[in-house]
Amino acid sequence: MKIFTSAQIHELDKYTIEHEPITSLNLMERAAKALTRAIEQEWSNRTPVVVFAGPGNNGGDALAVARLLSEDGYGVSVFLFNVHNKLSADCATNKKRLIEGKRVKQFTEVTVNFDPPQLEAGMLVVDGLFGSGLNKPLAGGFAAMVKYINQSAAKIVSIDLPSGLMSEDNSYNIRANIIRADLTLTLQQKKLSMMMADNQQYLGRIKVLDIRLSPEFIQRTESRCSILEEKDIRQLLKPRGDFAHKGSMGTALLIAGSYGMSGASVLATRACLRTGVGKVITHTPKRNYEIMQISVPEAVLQMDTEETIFSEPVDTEDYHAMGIGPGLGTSEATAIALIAQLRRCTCPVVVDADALNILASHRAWMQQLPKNLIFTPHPRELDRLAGITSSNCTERLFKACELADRLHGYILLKGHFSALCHPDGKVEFCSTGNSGMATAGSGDVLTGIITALLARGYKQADAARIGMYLHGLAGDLAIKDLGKESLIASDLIDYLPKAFLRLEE
Ligand SMILES: NC(=O)C1=CN([C@@H]2O[C@H](COP(=O)(O)OP(=O)(O)OC[C@H]3O[C@@H](n4cnc5c(N)ncnc54)[C@H](OP(=O)(O)O)[C@@H]3O)[C@@H](O)[C@H]2O)[C@@H](O)CC1
Ligand SMILES: [K+]
Repeated sequence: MKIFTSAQIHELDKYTIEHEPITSLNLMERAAKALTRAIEQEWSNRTPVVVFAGPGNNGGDALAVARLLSEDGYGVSVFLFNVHNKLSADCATNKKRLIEGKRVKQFTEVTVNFDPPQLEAGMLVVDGLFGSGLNKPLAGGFAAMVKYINQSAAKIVSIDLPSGLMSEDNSYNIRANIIRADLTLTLQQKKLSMMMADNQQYLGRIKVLDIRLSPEFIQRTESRCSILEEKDIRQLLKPRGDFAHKGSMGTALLIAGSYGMSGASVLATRACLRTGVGKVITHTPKRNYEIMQISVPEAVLQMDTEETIFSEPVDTEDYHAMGIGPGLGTSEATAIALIAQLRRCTCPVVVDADALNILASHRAWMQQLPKNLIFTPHPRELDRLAGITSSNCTERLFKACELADRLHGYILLKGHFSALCHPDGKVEFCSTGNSGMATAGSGDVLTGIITALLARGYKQADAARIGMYLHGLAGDLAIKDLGKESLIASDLIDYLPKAFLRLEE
């Protein structure tokens, strides 16, 4: 699913009106019907409804919804905010229709003073104040009203966006002045701000309503950001040949583990094997020998000369891909070996965990890195790597994009919606995964998965796309049986087979 900017959404709206063709008023009616249907699926007509409508088309949608709900027997009170005595044309027409319909319990047009209605548990607020046309943070009376609605016990459903939330960048927004919805009914496509972890508190559940905006425009318009869905991943997967043998399914090298962190090498290696690679060679300190042999008998071991750390770079000519970092530690000897290893690599590479921490503390080395590496930081690792001090998710994403550009590599930023930042500036969000996966070792599993996909011959972009999707899907399938609370990283490996089966269905 493409994520358009608000300017593109405006164009899409205009194009649909001209080419379908359909009047803008009828398009609003179509949106309002979809919104009403979605509301009626969740709340019965015994629920008292209070609609807050703004002066633009978001308010127009809200007024049309108020009319349709009242026609279906809901008791609806409406407050239209028209403080500048300026309504959009379609908002004004819907105001007229609402008044002429005479079905709503109460209609108040607020021009100066506002006496807020009583909002109680069991009531439903329809928030249609502002949508994609919001151009500055809410302030004054609107801010006060948002706070009043938020502190009430009523349920809140927002039209298109929670009022006060910008479609894209909320770095400079006033967060106290944003509606906290229980349900957001967004039109046609998700907006960029909906993919940010720090905005989830405003969005509640999100439902995307198809209002049949021009499929032709959607198809041919490029978007910088998009959401990877199952159909996209299915198209990327290559079938396993009937005559495949372990020599033709790729040989992967993992450099992982140190004394006290052998588990990371076990997890990455097992995940790599479960991702259908032909052979996995794990390079690990001597102390890890027995642990690895017993935990992952399928792997071939290559022992470092050191007892407890990774200390010597190895040739990669015999491997189709390398993953480096899980449980590596950050000792100076390991740091020196790591940079030498990355510089001499001849195969595609995934850089994770302590390998990222080492680079973060030796930032000058980053200029010496080869192109097309895949980096898989979690937010804190990215912050250290890119020198980010703010905890703002949008800013962090933009910084990750800058870093991908500077390194000519791929940054897979792990999180609520993991984001793959391509060197050309594109961003793809992952639609799988859940909070149960926020557990130690989960990242080591991802490294193993992507390394396997690279070794099997997938290009960097596809290996990262499929890898993050599979990893999240395994987590989603696992919680159906195990729940989120008890999920551990090994479970993700155990559910990889089911994830593959699902994608092959
Ligand atoms: N394309 C689609 O998918 C479809 C979209 N549709 C709907 O249209 C919505 C977008 O409508 P929209 O463009 O009229 O903008 P909207 O959000 O109503 O706000 C504009 C008004 O707010 C004002 N204003 C702005 N910021 C402000 C502030 N901080 N504080 C105070 N005022 C502020 C601004 O005033 P201005 O600053 O311009 O003077 C203007 O009056 C979209 O979200 C969806 O619900 C459907 O109907 C059909 C298909
Ligand atoms: K809204």
